[in-house]
Amino acid sequence: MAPAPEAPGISHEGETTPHNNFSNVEATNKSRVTIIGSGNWGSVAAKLIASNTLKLSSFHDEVRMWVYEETLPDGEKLTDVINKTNENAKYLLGIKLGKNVVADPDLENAVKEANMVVFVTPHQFVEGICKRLTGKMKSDVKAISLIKGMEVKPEGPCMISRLISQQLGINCCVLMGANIANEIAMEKFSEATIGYRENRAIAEKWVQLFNTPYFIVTAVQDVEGVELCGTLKNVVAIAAGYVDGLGMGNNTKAAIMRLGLREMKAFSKLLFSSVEDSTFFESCGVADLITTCLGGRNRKVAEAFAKNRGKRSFDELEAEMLQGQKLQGVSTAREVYEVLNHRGWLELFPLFATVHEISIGRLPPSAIVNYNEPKAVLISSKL
Ligand SMILES: NC(=O)c1ccc[n+]([C@@H]2O[C@H](COP(=O)([O-])OP(=O)(O)OC[C@H]3O[C@@H](n4cnc5c(N)ncnc54)[C@H](O)[C@@H]3O)[C@@H](O)[C@H]2O)c1
Ligand SMILES: O=P(O)(O)OC[C@H](O)CO
Repeated sequence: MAPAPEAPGISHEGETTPHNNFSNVEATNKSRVTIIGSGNWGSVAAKLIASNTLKLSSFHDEVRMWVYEETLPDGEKLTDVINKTNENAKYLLGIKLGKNVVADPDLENAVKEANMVVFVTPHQFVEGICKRLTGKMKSDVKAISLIKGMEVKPEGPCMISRLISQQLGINCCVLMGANIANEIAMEKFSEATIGYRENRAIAEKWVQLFNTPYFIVTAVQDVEGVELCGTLKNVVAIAAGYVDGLGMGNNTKAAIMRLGLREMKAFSKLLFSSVEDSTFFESCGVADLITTCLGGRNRKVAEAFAKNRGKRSFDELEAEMLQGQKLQGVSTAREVYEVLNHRGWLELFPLFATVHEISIGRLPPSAIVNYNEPKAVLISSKL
């Protein structure tokens, strides 16, 4: 196993960079894995992968993890702390990542020898990261996105895996599921779904890399379906948080989850006719919807928003409650709203539309269940 570096070096960007011990390793057919992102889920993904690369002879032991560098309150760089303690002191305190995880603040350096790249940053940063990566990776590198979100372009919505594929000219699968990172960090049993486009063999290699006895991964040939499930459930989670903040109870929350699932399915199929019904019964579908609406960050912050009757903004609450971790549901609700508005579908998706209108203060949180407007619920039920 390649040990974690002991002394820092300086990259051409002037960033403090761990020594690159890639260059001295003899060429083999083993794949090298790099993770782009080191937040809460990114760190847990590193732990899962690092436990497998040690066991599987088809992978190099070392897992490189690009860190968006920051200085901790005690003045230390996050990268240095991870490499010294083998823990991400800011985003996953108290969990050992594996000694073969090497944190690297230099993006280009982190990817230059990689054969397999895992994207796991909040979705709003991906486009900028891809711009920086253009022409910097091996041409046959394979990617997977663990990112739940989408971008909206003038020509229409663009899924994150598509953005990565198109900007970098590489194959990109997705991995989504009922995966609250802190629970997986403690090795509590859960499942996940990999979505792939055509190449089953590539998907199987990703399954090998992620699968553990407590993290069971299944591959399905429906990349858009899997990714849209992971993306859209965050909007429903915001609605569930509103319901909790208003003290409305479990029956109301269950109704919101049911209506949300219908809108998720209808919206996905309107965007991509290839999306399979069966995908909604995988971990990425109904299971992720349930866990997020019960225990996720989107739910938690939306609950606080509703309790404050919208008087404190999501940005303010996110900064105070999540300390650097990022919500995806509020921006996804805005992005979905743009698509609905542009295509004249707003009336077809009352739950999605209402979530956004509440989050920008156009409607009060109580509008999430509008008893005077049964038409909206009825339309949603028919989809
Ligand atoms: N945390 C979970 O339980 C979980 C589970 C499954 C999927 N996901 C998804 O994984 C993705 C990443 O989430 P996470 O939980 O790992 O992150 P996070 O929300 O815990 O942390 C935010 C990350 O963004 C980084 N960051 C801040 N500004 C940046 C910038 N300008 N450029 C690049 N990076 C920047 C921070 O350094 C930090 O690593 C999201 O799409 C999320 O929905 C999260
Ligand atoms: O904490 P959330 O709301 O970002 O959700 C986390 C994961 O997506 C759950 O699978």
